[in-house]
Amino acid sequence: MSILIKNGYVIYGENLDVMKADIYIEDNKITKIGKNLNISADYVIDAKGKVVSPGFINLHTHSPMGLFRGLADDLPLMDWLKHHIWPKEAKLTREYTKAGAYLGALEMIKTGTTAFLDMYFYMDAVAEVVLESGLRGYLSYGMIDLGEPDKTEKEIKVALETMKFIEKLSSERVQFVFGPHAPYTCSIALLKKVRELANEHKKLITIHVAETMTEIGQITSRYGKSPVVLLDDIGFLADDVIIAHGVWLDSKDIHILARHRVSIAHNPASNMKLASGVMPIERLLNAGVNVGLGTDGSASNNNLDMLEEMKIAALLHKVHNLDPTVADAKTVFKMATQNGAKALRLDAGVIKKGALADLVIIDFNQPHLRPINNVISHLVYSANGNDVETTIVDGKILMLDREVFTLDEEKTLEKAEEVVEKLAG
Ligand SMILES: CSC[C@H]1O[C@@H](n2cnc3c(O)ncnc32)[C@H](O)[C@@H]1O
Ligand SMILES: [Zn+2]
Repeated sequence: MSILIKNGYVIYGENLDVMKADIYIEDNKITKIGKNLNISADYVIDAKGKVVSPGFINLHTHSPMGLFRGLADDLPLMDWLKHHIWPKEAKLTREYTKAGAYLGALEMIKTGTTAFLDMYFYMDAVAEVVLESGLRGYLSYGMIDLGEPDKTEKEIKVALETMKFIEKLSSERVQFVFGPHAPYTCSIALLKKVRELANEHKKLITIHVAETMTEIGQITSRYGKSPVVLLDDIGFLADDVIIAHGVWLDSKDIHILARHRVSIAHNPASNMKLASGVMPIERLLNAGVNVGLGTDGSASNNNLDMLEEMKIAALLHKVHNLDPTVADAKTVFKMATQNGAKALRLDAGVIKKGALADLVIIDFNQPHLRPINNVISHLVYSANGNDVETTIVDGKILMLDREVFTLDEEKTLEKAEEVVEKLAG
């Protein structure tokens, strides 16, 4: 299949240069970028007055958690998890989780996310949804053993079964990732086994680390060191690890993360809503740590809108540092696109010849996005997910002019309501 996108403002290359150009897509790659391309294509999209941007990469979420949106607000993390979310999750079935995954996938397509890193239960079901939706999903089964050896074995078994299931799908778009939940819910034995398996199977690892002060207190009293030092000491850290949060990090932790080339998924909305704290963005970036952007789940955000997340990230760090130059628009935009791609080892996040055709078209023919003085500024500070009009992943159109091709919108919303009623009953 070929697609020709004409007359758009293209955000080009790693430096985010904005130029008026046409983009030609053949199969799953961008093959030509230039002025007035005169080529025939299966689809011709007129992007006049619109912006063609790399698709957004959500580097940390729990995509089915939209089911719990608005059901447990205004609580701190440990209370939220232990007394509200985990009891609800205990009632989840494969069918219910799949309904949540459909809802998440639909929201991501509609708001311009093209790839996401997920951690949840029933990830075989989530994988089926990813395949059907056309998105790119990096999927981890979230392992929790709470230090009980028989649970350790069980969790490893489920993770390996999920890996096999995903590999059988034989789709580049659906990738398995190891997902031990956090140092406070996983034993050292489990974490060491995950490192061994990730090496053996050449898979990425994602894990929540240093999210709250409570976590730092728990890990320090259990092990006498910070979560990052603990993970370093057991040989867990490497450039295939993506930690979610990294809020409570001291200079030694930052140095360790930089030395191992660990990536971080920053989740500003979730960190603000759960009042977890503020990630030391400047110190991490100055140390050379790759920082991507995530929404976390929709029960702590409460949506999956990466455009909104960029604005929250930019504003949070400015006010926290009392310095408006911190987290400038370009830096934050790169976090939501190319930095996420780097962490996932994905040849996307940038519009250039040869890159994967994962891109979105944003409707700038609207008052809040005019005049077009500064495209990146408008995307970070003025736009939101509803402004996304077209979403293309792997050279396939998932949404065109706000019409979603791959999922049934009405059925998806209905099913989610049905499941929530059943969960409440
Ligand atoms: C075991 S699957 C993933 C697990 O993580 C829970 N979760 C959602 N958001 C957070 C967060 O910010 N910190 C820690 N854990 C989180 C989710 O509810 C699942 O139980
Ligand atoms: Zn999370």
